[in-house]
Amino acid sequence: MNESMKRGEVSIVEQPMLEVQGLTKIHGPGCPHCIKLTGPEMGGNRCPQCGSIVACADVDLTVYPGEIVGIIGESGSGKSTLMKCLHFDESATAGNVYLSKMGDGQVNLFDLSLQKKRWICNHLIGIVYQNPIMGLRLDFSSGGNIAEKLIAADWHNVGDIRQRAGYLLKRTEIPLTRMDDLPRNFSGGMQQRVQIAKALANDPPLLLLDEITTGLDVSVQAQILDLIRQLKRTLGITMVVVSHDFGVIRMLTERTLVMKDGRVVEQGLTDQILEDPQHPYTQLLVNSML
Ligand SMILES: Nc1ncnc2c1ncn2[C@@H]1O[C@H](COP(=O)(O)OP(=O)(O)OP(=O)(O)O)[C@@H](O)[C@H]1O
Repeated sequence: MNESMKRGEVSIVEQPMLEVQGLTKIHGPGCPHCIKLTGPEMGGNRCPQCGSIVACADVDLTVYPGEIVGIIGESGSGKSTLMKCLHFDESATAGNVYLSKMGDGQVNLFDLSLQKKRWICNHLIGIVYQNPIMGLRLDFSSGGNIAEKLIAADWHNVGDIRQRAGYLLKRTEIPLTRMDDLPRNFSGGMQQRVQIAKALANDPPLLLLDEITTGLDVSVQAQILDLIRQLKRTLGITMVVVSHDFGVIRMLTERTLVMKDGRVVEQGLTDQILEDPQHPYTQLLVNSML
């Protein structure tokens, strides 16, 4: 879906950076009734016929270059599943995903070989997980974690790799003196910073952030959110941010999708959703913030 924007006399059709169509993920055998017997109106995501879990159903998402789009919903609503499918950590049951930087946005990424998907994860899509164990090797040095990503993108010169790792650690406000230390011995906030540095290693145009401040102290949360805003300002990087916390979504995003029981129940400008939520579930989420 292209969006037409008028700037002065010129009409510009902007190509989305990311386009997701009908993404569906079913855990279990699945049956012809899974989709129609689950969802917010049916009161849950477990199919009463076959017992499968419909983690995501028919999710559409369009993200334009430089945008930060938020995905909010309670635990179990399918947010992480969506991110994991976009990063190929899990295979989707159905759906198409297009990235403007891959085949000029005409290639369904889900149809690509494992090797190409790995290449995309090393060059085009960075991810930061809630749990640092998923994104870091805690027993490699922080510099080593970044080096791993650079080597996967064909960096060979040790001096260059060390210099790039140092630059990224500095950008994410990790003291260079900690470059050879193990993330296992870092605080939660520092581990998230190293994860961010690693995710940025090869300048991916798209960054996926999955609940990256959940479980951190409020002051550390604020510092990490500040870092993300700074990265957006300076690098103009496009991001999809998942959170169950409207405070995080409000601080970072321009547009938001609200998910419940694997479905998108509402979407729009974040400010509008916060001021005038339409779906009863969104109203509940917004009211719980007050
Ligand atoms: N491997 C799996 N097998 C079966 N069900 C799963 C599996 N992984 C996730 N689910 C289910 O899929 C649904 C969506 O999970 P998901 O982790 O995407 O939710 P979420 O919105 O990210 O929640 P949270 O914030 O707690 O991670 C949940 O009901 C979850 O229990």
